[in-house]
Amino acid sequence: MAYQEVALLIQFVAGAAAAWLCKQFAVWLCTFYSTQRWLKTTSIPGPPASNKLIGHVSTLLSDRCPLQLADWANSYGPVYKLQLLNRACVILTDPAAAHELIRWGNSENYLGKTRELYRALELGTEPKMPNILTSPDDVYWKAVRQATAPCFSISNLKLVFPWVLQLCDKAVHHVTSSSSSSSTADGKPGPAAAAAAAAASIDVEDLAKRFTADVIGHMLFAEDLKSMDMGKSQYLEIFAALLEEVHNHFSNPLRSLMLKAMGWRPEVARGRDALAIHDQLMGAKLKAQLASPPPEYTITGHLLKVRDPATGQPLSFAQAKAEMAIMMGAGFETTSHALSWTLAALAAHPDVQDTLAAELAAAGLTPNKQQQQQQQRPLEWGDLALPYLNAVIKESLRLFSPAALGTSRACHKDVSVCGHTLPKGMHVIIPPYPIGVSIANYGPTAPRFIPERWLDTQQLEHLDALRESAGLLPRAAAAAAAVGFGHSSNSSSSRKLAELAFSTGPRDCVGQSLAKLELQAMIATLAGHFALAPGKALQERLAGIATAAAADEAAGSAAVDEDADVDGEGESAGFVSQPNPADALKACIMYHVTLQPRGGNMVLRFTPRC
Ligand code: HEM
Repeated sequence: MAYQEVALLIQFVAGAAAAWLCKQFAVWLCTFYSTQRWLKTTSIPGPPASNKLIGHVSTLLSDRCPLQLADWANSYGPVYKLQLLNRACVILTDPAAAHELIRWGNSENYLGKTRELYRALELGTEPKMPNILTSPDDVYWKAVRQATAPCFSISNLKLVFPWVLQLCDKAVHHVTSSSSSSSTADGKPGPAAAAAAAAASIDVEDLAKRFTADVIGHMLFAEDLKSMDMGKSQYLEIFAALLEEVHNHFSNPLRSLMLKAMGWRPEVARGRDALAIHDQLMGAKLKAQLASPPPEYTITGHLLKVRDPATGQPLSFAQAKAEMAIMMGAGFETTSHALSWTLAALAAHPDVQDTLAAELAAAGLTPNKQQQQQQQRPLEWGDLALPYLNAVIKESLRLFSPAALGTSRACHKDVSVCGHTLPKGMHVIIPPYPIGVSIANYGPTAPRFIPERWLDTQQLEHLDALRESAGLLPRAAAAAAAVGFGHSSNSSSSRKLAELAFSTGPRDCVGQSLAKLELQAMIATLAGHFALAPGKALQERLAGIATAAAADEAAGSAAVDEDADVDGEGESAGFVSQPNPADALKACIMYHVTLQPRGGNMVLRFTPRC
C-alpha cells in the first residue's frame, strides 16, 4: 500500500513538473514569437534603444507583411530591428544607406546574400540546391549570372519582341471577343448603350498571368505554353500550388517537418504533391531541351553553356533544372502582378489614363478618329521609350512593388548604418515597398499615384501640349507642385536612389529589362486600344474611399493629406485634396510571397477607343 502511495506521489510530482515545463516552454515560445523594437533611429530623438514588444510574429507573417513593415518604418525610422524566434534582423528603408550596402560588390561595406533566408525558394525541384537567386555571392552564382545576363540584352530581347507583340494581339482579341458576353447594355438606344455593349469585363490578373507565363515559356525554352489561348493552363495550375507551398514554408518554420511526418493530412499531402509535380514538370522540360537543343536566344540555351566552376563541367541535370525553375518562377509571377497593378491604377486614375492616351495618340498608337482609321499602327520597338508610359510603370512599381520584401543580406563584419553599428552576422532586409511609400523618401504625396514625378520640366510641358491637342486641360504644373519638385526628397537623384523595385547592385534583378519590355508592350497595347474603368469590386472600394473622405471633411477633421506641402499656389489642390484612389488599390494588397492583388478586385471594364 505504502508503495502504491509513493508511486502515486511520484506520478503526481512528475505530472506537475511536466505541466510546469510545458507552460515554461509555451511562455518561451511566445516570447520568441514576439517582435521587438531595437534600434532607435537617428531621426528619432529620445532615450537609447529599448526592447519593446510591438506585436507578434503572426502580424509579420500575415498578408499585410509589407504594409506592416511600412507602418513600423514610419514609427521607428529607417533602421529598426525585429526579433523573430531566435533570429534578429534589421529592416533598412533609407535608400542612400541601402545603396551603400548593396550597390558596389567590391566595396568593403558591401553586404552579400546569404542562402539561409532564401531556402523556401529552392523547394520547387529535387534535390534542393542553391540557384542564381538563392546562392551566396560565390563563383557558382557569378558563372550562372554571367552566362544568363546576355539573354536580357537589348539585342536578344529584340528577337523576343515579335513574340511579345503576338501575345499582346491575343490579349486585344480576347478583350474584343469578350465584349458581347459581358455587355451590360440595357437595350436602350444611344451612344452610352453602344459603349456599354462594346465594353468587356476582364479579370486582368488572370490575363496578366497568362501573358507573362507565355512570355517566359518562350524565353526559357522557345515553347508556347498556350496560356493566352485562355483555356485551362497546366503550368499556371501547377505554379499556383507550388507558390502556396512556398508561402507555407515562409510562414511556418515547422512546415518541412510537417511534410515529412504528417503526410496523412490532406492539406500537407497536397503541398507535398505540388512540389513533386512541379519537379517532374521541370525535369520533363529539361529532358526535352537536352534531346533537342533550344535556340540561341533562350535562357535554357544559355544555361546549358554554364560550366560549374568547381568541376569545370556543364551543370548537372539537377542543377540545370533548379536554375530553369527559378527563372520560370521569378520571371512570370512578379511581372504579372506589376501588370495587374498598373492596369488597375490606370482604371482608378482616369486623368492619368487620359494623359497616357494622349501620348499614345500622338505616337499613332490609338485609332485615328480624324482619318476614320480604325486600325492604329502596330507597336514598334522605339515606342517602348515613350516617357509617360515609362513614368506610369515606374510609379506603379513604386507604390505596388511586387517583390515587396526586396533583398535580404548578412553582415560579414560589424557594419555602420545611419549612425548604428550592426553586428557581424546580423541579417538586413531592404524592402522596396516601405521605401516606395515612405513620405521621407517621396514627400507628402508619396501615397498618391502621380507618374509626373518621374519626368522633368521639359517633358511635363510637352505632355501638356499633347493633352491640349487631345482637348484636355493642362496638368503638368499642378502635378509638379503636388509632388514638390525642388524638395530634397523629390530631387531626381533621391527619387532614383529610392527606386528599388528591382533591387540594385550586382544582385539586382537580372530579368528587369524583360519585365519592363512586357509591361511597356502590354500597357501601350491595351491602353491604346481601350479605355479602362474599374469593375464592380474596385468601383465599390473607390466609392468607399470617397465616402470616408467626405465623412472626414464633414466631421471637420483636417483634409486628406493635410500636411502636404503645397507650394504651387493652389495649383496642386486637385491632387492633394481629393480622396486618394490609390488607397482603394492599397486595400486590395495581399502579400503571398509576392505583392498580389486580392482576388476579384482586378476585374476592369474595357471600352474600345474608337
Ligand atoms: C516586375 C517584375 C520583377 C520584379 C519587381 C523583380 C524584382 C526582383 C528583385 C527585387 C530581385 C532581388 C531579389 C533578392 O535580392 O532577393 C530580383 C532578382 C532576380 N530576378 Fe527579378 N523581378 C522581376 C522580373 C523578373 C523577370 C522577368 C525575371 C526573368 C526571367 C527575373 C529573374 C530574376 C532572377 C534570376 C533574380 C536573381 C538575380 C541574382 O541574384 O543574380 N525577375 N528580381
